[in-house]
Amino acid sequence: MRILDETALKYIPDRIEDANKGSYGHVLVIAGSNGMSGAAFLSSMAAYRSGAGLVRILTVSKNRTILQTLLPEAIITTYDEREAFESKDCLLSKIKQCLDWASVVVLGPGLSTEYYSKIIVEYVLSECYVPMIIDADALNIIAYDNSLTKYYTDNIIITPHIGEMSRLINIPIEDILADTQKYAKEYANKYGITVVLKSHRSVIAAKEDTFINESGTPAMAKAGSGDVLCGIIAGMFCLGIEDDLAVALGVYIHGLAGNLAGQKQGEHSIIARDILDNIGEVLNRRKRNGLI
Ligand SMILES: NC(=O)C1=CN([C@@H]2O[C@H](COP(=O)(O)OP(=O)(O)OC[C@H]3O[C@@H](n4cnc5c(N)ncnc54)[C@H](O)[C@@H]3O)[C@@H](O)[C@H]2O)[C@@H](O)CC1
Ligand SMILES: Nc1ncnc2c1ncn2[C@@H]1O[C@H](COP(=O)(O)OP(=O)(O)O)[C@@H](O)[C@H]1O
Repeated sequence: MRILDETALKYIPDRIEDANKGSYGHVLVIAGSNGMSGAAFLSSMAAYRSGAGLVRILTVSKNRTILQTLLPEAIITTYDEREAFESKDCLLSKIKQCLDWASVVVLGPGLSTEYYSKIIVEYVLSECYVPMIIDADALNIIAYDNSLTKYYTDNIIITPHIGEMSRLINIPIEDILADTQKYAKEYANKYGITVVLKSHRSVIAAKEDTFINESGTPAMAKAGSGDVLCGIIAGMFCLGIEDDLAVALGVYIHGLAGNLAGQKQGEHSIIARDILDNIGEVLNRRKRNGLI
């Protein structure tokens, strides 16, 4: 069992001198639905703030204008929910093109659990061969149809909160809270994936190790904090950090950014965007503290 401290920030590399945006990954964020564009924005912006070179959001058509306004730096690809009924092949080929482009995928924030989202989640699970962070409604869809776990591979990182974990394993929230490590490790071992079980002390049951995260604050108990986490983990992969460390470091940085946001804005007053705004300061600490 490992606990990261600030010395772990030394693993954040410097940006290479002759880098171009292609040097730092292509993040595909499959997120958002009618009324939940915010989740897509928060994950995508977090990926950019954590080093990603290029982010594409795949979302419903209704979100195009709002997301282009909130985050013009992202490429937006959209689908109409009706495509799942009327032209499924066309929808799936659009998703395939996005997957072929991606070096890391975020699947699920604000996606909804509608029929069209189920089609998307099953297809992405079956066709994704790069690291994929699965969160929120994609997990709810898997919880509803456990047969989808047949697509799990060791590229997969799931980031359930306790409520989502409870749905996935059909165990009451209180029982999971009593032994988060046990349930995270059991699920990770059973399926050969990485599990980030989020709470005030998140557990990361990874391939080689289990980590307990000690950064973070109750100030982060606000809508959208988890959406930010997905994007930060994606960003770590874009920086070339690998496997267990990418995930554990992402969780740790997310908590530190939340701590800073809480100090600046007040513990009751931060919103998820404030976590985004403090990621850069956390990444810079490695230089300030002489870690590199
Ligand atoms: N602006 C947006 O677009 C937002 C969209 N969101 C999306 O909304 C959808 C629904 O997600 P929600 O998480 O809100 O709803 P859920 O119903 O999945 O989860 C909320 C419930 O989970 C339990 N829970 C969570 N953490 C717990 C902990 N540490 N200890 C004990 N119980 C715990 C509680 O019972 C809580 O009421 C997701 O797709 C999500 O991505 C949210 O992320 C909020 C912001
Ligand atoms: N009391 C707390 N202490 C530390 N971290 C917290 C606390 N409450 C929430 N967090 C962190 O905030 C995030 C909340 O994620 P989640 O519940 O998925 O929110 P959302 O679905 O609204 O985005 C998790 O990473 C969790 O670890």
